[in-house]
This record gives sequence, C-alpha cells and structure tokens, in this order.
Amino acid sequence: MPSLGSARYGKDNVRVYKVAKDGTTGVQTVTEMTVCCLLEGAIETSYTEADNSVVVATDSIKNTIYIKAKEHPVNPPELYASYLGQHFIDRYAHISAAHIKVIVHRWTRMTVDGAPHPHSFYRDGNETRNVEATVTRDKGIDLKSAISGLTVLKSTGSAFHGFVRDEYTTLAETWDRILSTEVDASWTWNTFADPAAVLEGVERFDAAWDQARTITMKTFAQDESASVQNTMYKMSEQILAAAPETKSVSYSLPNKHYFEVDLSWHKGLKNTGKDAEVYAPQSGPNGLIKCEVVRSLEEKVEKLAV
Ligand SMILES: O=c1[nH]c(=O)c2[nH]c(=O)[nH]c2[nH]1
Repeated sequence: MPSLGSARYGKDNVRVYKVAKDGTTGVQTVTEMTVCCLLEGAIETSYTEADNSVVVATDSIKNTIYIKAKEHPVNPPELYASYLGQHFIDRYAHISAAHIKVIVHRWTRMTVDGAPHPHSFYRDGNETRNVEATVTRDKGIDLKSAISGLTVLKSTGSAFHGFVRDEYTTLAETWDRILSTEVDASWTWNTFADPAAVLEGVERFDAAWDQARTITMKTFAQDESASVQNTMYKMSEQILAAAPETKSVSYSLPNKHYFEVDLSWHKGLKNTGKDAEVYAPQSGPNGLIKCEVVRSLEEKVEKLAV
C-alpha cells in the first residue's frame, strides 16, 4: 500500500525589492531578492484525504514573505531568512520545519562624475548571494550561505597532467592552459538556537561572504593550478580558517573548456601550443568538479553515517 514518504510545499520565485532611505543624507540603498519558502509538518492529510484545514495557503506564505521583509531588516539575508522561517514555526503549531531560500541579486551603486550616486544602481554581473535556512521546531536554525554564478577566467597559470592514461584517453597533458569556471561556493554554519542567536554577532555573515569571495578570487588568480580539484580544496581550507563558526565549505565548479584551434591548414598559420592565441570557447560538454571540505573528523564520520 502506498503512503506519503515526505512532503513540503510553499511559494517559490517570490520577487521582493526593499529600499532603505536615509532621511538626512537622501542616500537610498536597495535590495532585490527572490525568495522560496516551503513548509513541512503535520500536513499529510492534505495530500491523502483532501483535508485543506492543515494548509496555510501558498498565497498566505507569499504575503508573509512581504510582511516579514517590511517588519525586519532584509540584510544580511541570513537574518531575514531566519526571521521568516521562525515565523511559521511560532505561528502554526502543526508546522515543524520551514525551508527558506533567498537569492540576492546585485544592484551596485553607480559612480557618477567620480562620486557615489545616492539612488542609481547597475547590475554588474549575474553573480548572486544565496542563503538557505532550515528552521526546525526542535533543532533550531541551520544556515547555508553561498556565492553563485561568479564567472572567472585565467589565461595562464593552470596545468593538468599526470592523469590516468589508458585506452579511453585522448586528452593531451598540458602545463599551460586557460582555466574558466562559474563559481558556486557555499559554507554551512554551526546551528543557531533561534533568530536572537543569529542576530547576536550578525556581522559574521557579511564578513564570511566578503572573505569567501576574496579568497576564491585571490586563490584562483594566484594559484599555479595543478587541477580544479586541488585549487578548490585550497580555497575551502582558507574559508574554514577565516570563518571559525562554519562547519563545512563546498564548491561546485564547471570546467569551462577553451579549445585550441589548429589553423596550420591556412597558409601554415601557427596557432597551437606556445603559439596559441585564438581559441574556441566550448558551451558543452564541460567537466564538473565538486567537493565538500569539513572542519573536523567527527563531522566526516557523521556524514558517512547518514
Ligand atoms: O582540472 C581538471 N580536472 C579534471 O578532473 C579534468 N579532467 C579533464 O579532462 N580535464 C580536467 N581538468
């Protein structure tokens, strides 16, 4: 006999914009986010018996996303996500967990005539700052913070050799290649008891995001990369050291390949090896390299047990 294995529901793709206006200086600051909020709890009968009495309508969830954005700061997103998730646990006795995802889109202040403009912004890239909060009645607040969609490229300073060579291998070893990826980096925090614990020392979240971004770019630029695997491990180690309240750091990096183009058929043009200048960027297939680096052996054991 079938039974409901798991269930969650809510509203996704709720787009929210909030402006902060400084009445004395006239400077305005804007935040734009896309929010997803899914609820879990004693909602089984809504699926199995058409019992809507346990359903907080997804339309009400959408309304709540706006109301909590009005009532609370939306920065940092970790704090807003915590307040939003905690609301559903506090307000509805039958809801046991709220899963919040906040994607923050970039609006960077314009510089006009050499000065920061008080109310004009531009989108400087598709990179987003993401937060996932799982707010649970018994366990508190688990937060994961992330950088997503940060596209980077280095034109040298990357090698890849010594890999398995067998009857399936065609790739040549290289000591100098282009390395490009779209960074997806995330870090998980030690569990917080409640939103008050998230609020206490709230600077930790912006600081960690800043450090993770700086470490990612500095290491990408400066590392004489032996492989994507090794470079991402070096990044992860440094983020764990810089943000002591984090438990683990993960990277997911597509290897965006740039292929040499042999042009020797045209008047003997030299465009390979040390003479390579014109390349063909590939849209796919691409390598995809992932890792999670944990702070302690205990955590690794816990993960293996799950
Ligand atoms: O950094 C790399 N790691 C790999 O695992 C791999 N595989 C491959 O074909 N190219 C690369 N590059």
